[in-house]
Amino acid sequence: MIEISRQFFGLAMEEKKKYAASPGGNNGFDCSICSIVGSSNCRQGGVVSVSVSDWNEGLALTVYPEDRRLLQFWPPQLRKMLHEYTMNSINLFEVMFKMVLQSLNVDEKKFGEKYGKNKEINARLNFYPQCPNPDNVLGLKPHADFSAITIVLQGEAGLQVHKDVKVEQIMSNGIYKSAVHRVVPSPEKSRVSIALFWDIDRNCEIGPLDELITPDRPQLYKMVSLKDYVSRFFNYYQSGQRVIDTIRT
Ligand SMILES: O=C(O)CCC(=O)C(=O)O
Ligand SMILES: [Fe+2]
Repeated sequence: MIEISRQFFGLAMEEKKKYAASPGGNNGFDCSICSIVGSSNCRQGGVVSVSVSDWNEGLALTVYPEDRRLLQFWPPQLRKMLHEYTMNSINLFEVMFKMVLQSLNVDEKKFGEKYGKNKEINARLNFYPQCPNPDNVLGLKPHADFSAITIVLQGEAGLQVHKDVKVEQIMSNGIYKSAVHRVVPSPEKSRVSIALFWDIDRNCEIGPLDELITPDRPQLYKMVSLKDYVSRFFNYYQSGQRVIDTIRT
């Protein structure tokens, strides 16, 4: 999977742009790096003072359920492998999620009835070219994903995780923490990673589960529409703030 992704990112930019995401779209190729290269060129060892853009190219794809795939964004050489990788991840996601619910003493059935419909897996293939002068730029700025669970396959080291666990902080009323993480580019070599995000139904309102609000642990977060939360997530990401801080009670 890493190798085949590396091949894709190794293609000429015109080729990759055939899969470009449309503005506001959540599937397709994007290139934050394109706005850096040219002005202050990290590749040539110049000082990059732009902290807004990431040293990153990415290909975002909804991979599950199959009928939500937008195949026009799927490079043909990736299709078979990404399909297999996705299908093999489902069981792991389910087991991990089950363990989380069990650890919280939450009734799996009740949870499934409320939030289990329209689950989605979204993939993001990341590419961080070699960056001779990485001091002023990050591969990805510090952020916490909005997925319930993320699985990251990394070809090379470079991911730095700030906090402990990686799961939905809001629904667990703060018991689980969404790990803040960032990616540091390497001056020696490029890096590829594949993130799979297990997302619950975007049409849901989410908030701390009733059974996790107690006198000892009062409600920490307000109820929010997940769709609204996700759309604000990206603006906050650019400014380095955390959207979760805006929904504290
Ligand atoms: O490249 C990585 O290791 C992490 C990627 C990541 O954090 C993301 O795509 O949200
Ligand atoms: Fe992330």
